[in-house]
Amino acid sequence: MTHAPSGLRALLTRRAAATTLTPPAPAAAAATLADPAAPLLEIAALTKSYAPGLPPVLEALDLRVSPGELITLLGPSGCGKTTTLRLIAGLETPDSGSIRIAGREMTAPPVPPERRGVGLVFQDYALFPHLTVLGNVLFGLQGLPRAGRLARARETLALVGLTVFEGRLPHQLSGGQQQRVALARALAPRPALLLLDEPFSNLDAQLRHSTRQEVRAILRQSGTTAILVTHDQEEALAFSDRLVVMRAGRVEQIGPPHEVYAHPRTAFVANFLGRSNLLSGTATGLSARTALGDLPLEEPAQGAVLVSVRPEHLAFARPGEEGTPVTIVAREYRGHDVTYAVRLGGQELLVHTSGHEVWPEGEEVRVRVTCPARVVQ
Ligand SMILES: Nc1ncnc2c1ncn2[C@@H]1O[C@H](COP(=O)(O)OP(=O)(O)OP(=O)(O)O)[C@@H](O)[C@H]1O
Repeated sequence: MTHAPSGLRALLTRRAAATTLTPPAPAAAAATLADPAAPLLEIAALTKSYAPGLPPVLEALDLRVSPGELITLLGPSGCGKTTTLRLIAGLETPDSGSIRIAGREMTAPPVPPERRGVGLVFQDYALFPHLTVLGNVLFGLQGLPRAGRLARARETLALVGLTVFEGRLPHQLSGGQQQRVALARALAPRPALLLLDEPFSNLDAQLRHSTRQEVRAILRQSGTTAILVTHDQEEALAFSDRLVVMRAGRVEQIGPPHEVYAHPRTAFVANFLGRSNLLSGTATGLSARTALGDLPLEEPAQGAVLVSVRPEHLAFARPGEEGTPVTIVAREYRGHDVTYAVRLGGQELLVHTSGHEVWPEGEEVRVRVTCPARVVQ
């Protein structure tokens, strides 16, 4: 520990490591205990711009996170995901709005990062290379009485399954193991809230998948409330209890992954979370006339509409089934499934089918819709 850099704040500013700030103040913890149904994090009308005259990168953001929830912020590059985390952590100051963690207001007067009870894990988990695994985890516990530190560090290493590696140096571990050390360091002080900024993006595809599952299980087991930032839609769908789709500093849609995927409210969400065919049409109640024929609608609508049809909700019609004639113009075969691009008039649509029946490019086929379509804004 003697060679460790001096302040946690410097460490955070460099984004050089995962770390955890001190546990929440007793008053905050008491607020959570008194009312377990109260949100652990409550953000209201949060607005932030980095320079006067420039449009805000976050605009009137509202978010409530319940204790133990795993939330994902998902959105295109530059939509304000990291800024949101940095504001929650106290590494940036909002222009207006409020942030309450465990019932305690963080913005007015501003509570410093190390007193917010927030843990952070970044994508560049860069552990202190000269410290052992145990030393790295102990580093996150500097605020605790000396006597309890070792026991707490070992307990947390056991939680992330790294007890046998406690004497190793970071370079003697795989990327996934290093990220678990970073997680242990952030979790060891038992933060009220853990913030994870693209923590899996430095890992290769297979390790990324297994580490994500492990981290999720660890967070569940420890009952940790966490917010994950990613622009990987599969990660967002697999990881979170609720996901927040962000666009240009605003929340576009929020809900459990399966609900947001199945019921996108806007064309943006339909296309950002998964792929979608967007068709214009005219609705009359529970049906809309489109280039694909009369489509059943999930909910009644009237007049000009835009409908979303997922590629997996289109299928090739078999003999005797009705369908709209299209031409296959491209094919992406992936073994267990296939995505076709088909031309319908001037528009290209995507059709997703299982991989056991493969059609050639140029083939004239007919497509039918297998699920009610969704009207989007
Ligand atoms: N310190 C800063 N000074 C000025 N502008 C900034 C600063 N940090 C971020 N921005 C700008 O704010 C906007 C939001 O950035 P932010 O990093 O929050 O987006 P993001 O959604 O996390 O993006 P990514 O997925 O690429 O990490 C971007 O336009 C970015 O260029």
